[in-house]
Amino acid sequence: MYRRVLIKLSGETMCGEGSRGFDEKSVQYLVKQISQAVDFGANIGIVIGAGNIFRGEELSNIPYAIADQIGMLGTVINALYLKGVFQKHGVKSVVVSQISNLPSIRPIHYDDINLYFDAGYVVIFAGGTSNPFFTTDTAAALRAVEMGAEVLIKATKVDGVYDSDPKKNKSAKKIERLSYQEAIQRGLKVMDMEAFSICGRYKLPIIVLNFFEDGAILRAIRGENVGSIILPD
Ligand SMILES: Nc1ncnc2c1ncn2[C@@H]1O[C@H](COP(=O)(O)OP(=O)(O)OP(=O)(O)O)[C@@H](O)[C@H]1O
Ligand SMILES: O=c1ccn([C@@H]2O[C@H](COP(=O)(O)O)[C@@H](O)[C@H]2O)c(=O)[nH]1
Repeated sequence: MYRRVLIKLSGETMCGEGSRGFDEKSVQYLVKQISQAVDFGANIGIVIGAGNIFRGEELSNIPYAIADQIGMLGTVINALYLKGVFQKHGVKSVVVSQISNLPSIRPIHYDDINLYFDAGYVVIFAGGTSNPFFTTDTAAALRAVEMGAEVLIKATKVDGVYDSDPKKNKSAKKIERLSYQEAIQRGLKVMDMEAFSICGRYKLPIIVLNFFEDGAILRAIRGENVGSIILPD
């Protein structure tokens, strides 16, 4: 089992695959998945993307750096929304970020993160890496290392790592176990290469699983075989 876990959630977990914005049923399901992990007793950190709101690459009429800042603000919106629904359902959480000092957001302080976990709070990291030209996969890898996670779970729209994108290639084959090096060399785009590289450097296992499979996150935290796992050689 894993006691301290960083969960990277796709922005689309807020609205359902291929949709935009927020959908009540999807958010209820999300709260259920995270509550299961919290009730199990694991320390949970979350990085959420912003694909349900905005991705920088969608705006080609303004400079990338500016479009990406808009994208990072999208992750702040999702983090606050998540905190709101957690609060409504009795799940204690705190939003931390270096890019926003709104009344419900705290700065990131390493010492405080341990205190939040000790007090049973879910820690939601908002604002990506704080830098344009990256994505929340890279932010998830950085925050996972910073919070001392034992595993990074990428909860996404596919049930693992394949030899090519399974959404585009129906005959793609699942790879249940692979190394960071293999993921990078084969250019497997389920996650950013930067994220693979950071996790590889700090020997942090990555589990890629299907968020829409009920209970998959909990099973992975318990140490059951779910999705695909990326490990050192
Ligand atoms: N080799 C591969 N194995 C598995 N999935 C792959 C592979 N190559 C590409 N993909 C695609 O990567 C997607 C997951 O990454 P993507 O960045 O689109 O989503 P996300 O990070 O979960 O969402 P968000 O952008 O909201 O953070 C999958 O839905 C899948 O279609
Ligand atoms: O470190 C970061 C993280 C994100 N961005 C921008 O935000 C959007 C949304 O993040 P996703 O991971 O794609 O869900 C992303 O497309 C970037 O535009 C960033 O600039 N830096």
